[in-house]
Amino acid sequence: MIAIGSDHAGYELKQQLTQYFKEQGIPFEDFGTDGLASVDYPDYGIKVGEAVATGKYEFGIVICGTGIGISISANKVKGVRAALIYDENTAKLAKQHNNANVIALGGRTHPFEMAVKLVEAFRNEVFETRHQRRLDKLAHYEKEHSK
Ligand SMILES: O=C(CO)[C@H](O)[C@H](O)COP(=O)(O)O
Repeated sequence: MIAIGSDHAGYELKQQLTQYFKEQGIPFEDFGTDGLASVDYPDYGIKVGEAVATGKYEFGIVICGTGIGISISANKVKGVRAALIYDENTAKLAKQHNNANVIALGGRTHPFEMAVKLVEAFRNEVFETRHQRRLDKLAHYEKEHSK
């Protein structure tokens, strides 16, 4: 199950991606926003981040205008490794090297056809365990510096 959410600038791309998931039979849960009215990306980045941090979702997708603000937001949640991906190479590396559990896209920077390619490139990769030591350091920092 994929968790997906966006602000108003990512809404149209989110709708296109969820339509694609429906057509492909890929399960997802939509965390909003539900229209083009202006909203604040931290609300949706954090919502999707918290959902993914429960461990119930395969990964999350967050979308704002550029993917920048909403990836920063998702990364505030403990346990989240959100990656802003912008081409097929970074989509693959986000899984291979970073084992990202959230990917961020820009509704104003990623056309739908490219966004689908990036999501599929990410989904089809596997994490290379030689990078686990680095992820452990991130988890250790989070553990030591959270209340
Ligand atoms: O990309 C974003 C954050 O990184 C936002 O989607 C963007 O800042 C929203 O801008 P506006 O309120 O002008 O639609």
